[in-house]
Amino acid sequence: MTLKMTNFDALKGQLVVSAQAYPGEPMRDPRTMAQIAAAAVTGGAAAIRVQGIADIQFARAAVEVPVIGLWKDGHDGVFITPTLRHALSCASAGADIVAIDGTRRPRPDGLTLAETIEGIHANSNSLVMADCGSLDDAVAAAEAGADLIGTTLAGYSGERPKTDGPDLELIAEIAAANLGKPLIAEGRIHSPAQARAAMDAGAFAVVVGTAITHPSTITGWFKAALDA
Ligand SMILES: CC(=O)N[C@H](C=O)[C@@H](O)[C@H](O)[C@H](O)COP(=O)(O)O
Repeated sequence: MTLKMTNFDALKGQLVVSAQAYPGEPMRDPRTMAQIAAAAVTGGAAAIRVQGIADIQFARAAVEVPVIGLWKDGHDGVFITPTLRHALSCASAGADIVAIDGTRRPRPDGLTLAETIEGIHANSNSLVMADCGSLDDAVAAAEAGADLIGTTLAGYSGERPKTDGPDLELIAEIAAANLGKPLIAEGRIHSPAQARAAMDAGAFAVVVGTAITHPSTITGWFKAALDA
C-alpha cells in the first residue's frame, strides 16, 4: 500500500511521462516500461503513468516519484480502469493515483462514477484521476469526487474531435470552469511547444506519452516525413 499523497505541489507546472506498450509490441514488458519510466524521471518527469498491474508494481519499485496507474481492459467504450475491481487492483499494486474512465458513459460493473470513486477512497490510499473526454465529463467527475481531472479521452469518446495535437480548446474550457481540481492535460501532446501551450491554456500539469516513450510511432513520424 502506498502512502497517501497529501497535496499536488510536486506536480504543479510539471511534466508527467506515460510509458505504455500495447499488446503484441516488442517493448511490452513490465521491466522495460519500468526502465523507460526511470529514464523519464532522470530527464525531469515529476510523475509517471503506467498501464497494467505488473507495470505498476515494477514502476513503483523503480522510481520515487508518484505513480499514476491504470488498467486497460479492451479498447472500445469504457476500457481505462473500467470497474472498481480494476481500480482497487491498481491501488494494491502501488499506484499513488489511479486513473479511471471519467466519462459519463455506463460502466461495466453498473456502478456510477461517484460510487466508483467512493469505493477507491474507502478501500485504498490512492487518489483518483478521472480521464475525461469533454467539459461535461469534467464537471461531472469533479462533482463525483475525482481528485484530478484529465483530458485523456478527448477525441476518443465521441464528444470532441480528435485534434492533431492536444485539444487546447477543451483544456481552456475546463480551466475556465474553475472546478477546483488540478487539470491534467493529456492526449496528443507531441512536442515541447505543445506541452507549453497546454500549460498556457490552463493545465496544472501535462502528461506526455507517445512522443517520449513510443519509439515505433516516433519512428513512423520520421519515416513519413522522408517518404512524403
Ligand atoms: C486514449 C488512450 O487510450 N490513452 C491512453 C491512456 O493512458 C494512452 O494510450 C496514451 O498514450 C496516453 O493517454 C498519453 O497520450 P499520448 O500518447 O497521446 O501522449
